[in-house]
Amino acid sequence: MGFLTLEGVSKVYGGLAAVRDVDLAVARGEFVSLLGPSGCGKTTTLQMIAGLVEPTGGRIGLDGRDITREKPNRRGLGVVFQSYALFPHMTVAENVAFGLEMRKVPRAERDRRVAEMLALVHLANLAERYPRQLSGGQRQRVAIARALVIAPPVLLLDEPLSNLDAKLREEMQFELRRIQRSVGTTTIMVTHDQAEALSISDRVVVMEAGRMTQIDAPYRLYEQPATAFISTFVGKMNRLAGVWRDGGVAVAGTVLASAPADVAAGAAVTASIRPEKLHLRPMGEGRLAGRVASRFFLGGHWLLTVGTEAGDILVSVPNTGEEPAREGEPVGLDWAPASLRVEADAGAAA
Ligand SMILES: Nc1ncnc2c1ncn2[C@@H]1O[C@H](COP(=O)(O)OP(=O)(O)OP(=O)(O)O)[C@@H](O)[C@H]1O
Repeated sequence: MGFLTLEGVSKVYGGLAAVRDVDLAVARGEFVSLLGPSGCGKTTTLQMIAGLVEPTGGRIGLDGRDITREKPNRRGLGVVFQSYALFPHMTVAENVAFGLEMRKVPRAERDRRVAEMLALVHLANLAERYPRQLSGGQRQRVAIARALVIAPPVLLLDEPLSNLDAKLREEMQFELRRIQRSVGTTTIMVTHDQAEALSISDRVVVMEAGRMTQIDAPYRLYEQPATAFISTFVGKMNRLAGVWRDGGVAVAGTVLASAPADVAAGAAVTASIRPEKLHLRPMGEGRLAGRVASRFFLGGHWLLTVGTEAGDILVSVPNTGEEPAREGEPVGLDWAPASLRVEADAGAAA
């Protein structure tokens, strides 16, 4: 049963449906990300949960209570937005204490909870500093501590790490997950960064044009994307247009071995395979011949584009300490047939 539930929730602005009839049940203690491209309705969804935007239709429930029309302050949720304005004239400790003061929590308990929270976000030694004396990542942690100190039933995060540089952002992803695990607060985070959503979340909700098109654990989302959009938005995907033949997909004169598919012979299909499911072989070996068109070194792996009869194919080669084939060299490509997934194109006879 969901701790936080959205049932048929929608938001229409003028004639435009920003969020269309979404259903979501978040379990207590779960970390869920809302992922999608700009304008898909992530922020609007989060703001409806926060109570900052009123739904046009549907129902929002929290711990069995209908909160659809409840005022934001009555919901008592923790909120951290992208521009997490800290109070500039207050120290770190005062910023974190603010919510407790508002709630008239007695002094001794307030001090204890602020100290606990600062220790949790590793900022105990910076308690007396002012926001301007902090780095971006430190400010971010103050904002999270300030939201969590009131022990909200749900923490709402809108692109909380988007102002940070790549390295710090990655560190903060680990931090955020660590903090969330230790406090156990049910958390919903908006992000347009698929790697961030995959690495932090228990489940990821993908939104496309106001709809939730897949709700799944990160691994399943990656391995079994529900839509063509998700397959390329989450990770990289080779997608090849072809025609179904018994046991494979005919693409431009060559037949690629694939997973079985429930498709009529001769139907138009799309075959998809992740770059890391393809293996580079010497020329003359493997299932498909090709020539390296480009090669990028990415540290942990190489990313090659291999020109083949079936089109250009992206291949990820793990860095084992040996250089793979160079640009212009002929190679072979191999794969386990089960990793080449086949789906009938919309409108094609099944
Ligand atoms: N107050 C508003 N009035 C009219 N249209 C709005 C309003 N707020 C949002 N929209 C529209 O609703 C749609 C969804 O917006 P939303 O901010 O939820 O998207 P998002 O997925 O969070 O995008 P981004 O990643 O760019 O923030 C967009 O088309 C947006 O232009």
